[in-house]
Amino acid sequence: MDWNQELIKSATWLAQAYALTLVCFGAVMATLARTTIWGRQFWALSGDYFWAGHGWQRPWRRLAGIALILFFVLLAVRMNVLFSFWYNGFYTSMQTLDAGAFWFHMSLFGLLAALHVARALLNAYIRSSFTIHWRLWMNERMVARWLDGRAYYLGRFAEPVVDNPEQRIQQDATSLASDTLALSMGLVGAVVSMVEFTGILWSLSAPLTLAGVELPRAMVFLVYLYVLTATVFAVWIGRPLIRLNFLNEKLNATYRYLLMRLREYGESVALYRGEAVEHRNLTSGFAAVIANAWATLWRSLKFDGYNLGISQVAVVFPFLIQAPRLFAGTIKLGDVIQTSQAFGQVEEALSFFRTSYDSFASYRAVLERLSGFTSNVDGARALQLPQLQVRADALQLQGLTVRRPDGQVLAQSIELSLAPGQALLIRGPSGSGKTTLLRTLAGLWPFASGDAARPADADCLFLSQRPYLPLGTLRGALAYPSADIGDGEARAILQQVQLGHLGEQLDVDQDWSQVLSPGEQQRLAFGRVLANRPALVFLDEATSATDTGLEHSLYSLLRRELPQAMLVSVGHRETLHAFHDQVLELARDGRWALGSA
Ligand SMILES: Nc1ncnc2c1ncn2[C@@H]1O[C@H](COP(=O)(O)OP(=O)(O)OP(=O)(O)O)[C@@H](O)[C@H]1O
Repeated sequence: MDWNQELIKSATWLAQAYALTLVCFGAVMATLARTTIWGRQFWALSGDYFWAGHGWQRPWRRLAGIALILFFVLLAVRMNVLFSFWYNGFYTSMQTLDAGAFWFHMSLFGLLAALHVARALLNAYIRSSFTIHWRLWMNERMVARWLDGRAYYLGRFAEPVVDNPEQRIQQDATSLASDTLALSMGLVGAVVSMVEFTGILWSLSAPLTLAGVELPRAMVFLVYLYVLTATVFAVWIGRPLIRLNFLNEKLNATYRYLLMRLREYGESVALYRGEAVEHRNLTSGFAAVIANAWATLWRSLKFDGYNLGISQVAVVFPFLIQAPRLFAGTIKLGDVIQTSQAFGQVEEALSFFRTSYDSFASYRAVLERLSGFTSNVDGARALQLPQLQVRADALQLQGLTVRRPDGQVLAQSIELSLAPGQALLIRGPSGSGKTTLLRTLAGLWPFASGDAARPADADCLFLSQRPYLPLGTLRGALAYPSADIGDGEARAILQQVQLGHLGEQLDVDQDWSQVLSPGEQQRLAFGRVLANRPALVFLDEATSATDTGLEHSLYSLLRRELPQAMLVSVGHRETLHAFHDQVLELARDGRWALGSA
């Protein structure tokens, strides 16, 4: 090799190979995205990241990012080629005792090594920052779609049912970005490397006579035959890993969820002394994880053992074939070393398909889970929810029928109307559908038909038996769902709902649901009504944890502060009648009766 010409030669090679690679990469990706199931899944999930918009609106910077990463892949291959020639020259200089050539190669190594380090660091930076941006996009898109149309709630009624959506958002979206890059760029590197080093091997290869038959360029044919045969068996041995990887993610997520529940319901478990049951559940959840881990271990041992064996044989293979020519003096030591390197590169490149089988299996599992997630979100959006008309000054139900998911009617054709300042109390035996009727009016129950009109979402507030307190400050919990509330107003409201002693802790950040008693939480929820001043308030057993005296003062407060608000309460106590104008009695068989309180 003429090292003086090498800079220009390498630049020319890079330019030609890069142009060809860009075209082929685009064509292969487009074909895969159209013709394979997983390619289509990928495109549906992330195609917009690269190809949204038209003309100049396309995200060119992202495409340029991919192009830059591709360039670095080619640069890495070219560096390997240069190193293989360097080794050839270096070993030959030693064999021929040529000190001048030896020192030339030594200084050349300094240059090549510096280039190699700079390339590796830049490559790592570009790839990682590309992955971070991609991940950011994926996360934003998934979270927005999950929240939009209330898919995080309605998803439970939609097909396909998916487990652990949080794992899909947090973990799988990350894997999608990094695995796609690793696999696609690995593939490009493998193909280019295979072509380049096959060329080198070709020039170093001589015919070989096997059982009287002469094989021209034996080395090239043997390496291909060797790796292709090995790949067929590797795919066969590695196939069960696809399912095992899928199960691994699923079982671990389920186990994590069991642990999270124990933490969340710690007090109830502690009061029941339910540790033994919890322990049993956790043990059986973890046993499934471990059983799968063993199955994966055995299968991986077979798979890795096979791959390692194949790679080890490949170490000595080129020496065995070239040794007779070295001893005959036809080739130099440098040629043998370069042959071994080129053989190793071709073998490694060809083996990419064999060794990546495992990663590809996990990748498909990730695509499966993410596609399941988006299908569930789409299913949730497609659910037929009852039509809720917006009317600022009334609640009106006309022929509203509410059913259970199995079709059983809970309330048949309800007709009622409520004007500003009026209040309705819903009563009925347990399981008769009181809460479900409220869910329907919140637009959260797909198993209902008929018409309902009520103020807009932002003017309605739902108080449930167990109020939801977001993580963060007490101020945030009081203002919820509004973002904030002023100091003076917050303290005044806390006084009104008899939580004045918490006035000093407005900005204390902690899990307030674990600190406040259920009764205090319910009072805080009443405070929310005063803070948000809705036109319509739904109260689902919202005072169940308070005594009748406190219930009386909370309802009186509501009537006094929000005289124009409409109230719809679910409750069992007779004392509630005093605060309501109408009573809706639900029976278990779908019948209902409306009377005055
Ligand atoms: N997500 C669900 N999937 C299946 N069935 C449900 C679901 N939610 C509610 N149901 C069923 O719908 C019926 C009505 O439930 P709902 O919670 O509305 O009763 P309720 O009158 O509020 O009872 P309670 O007074 O005990 O709170 C019950 O039989 C319940 O099992």
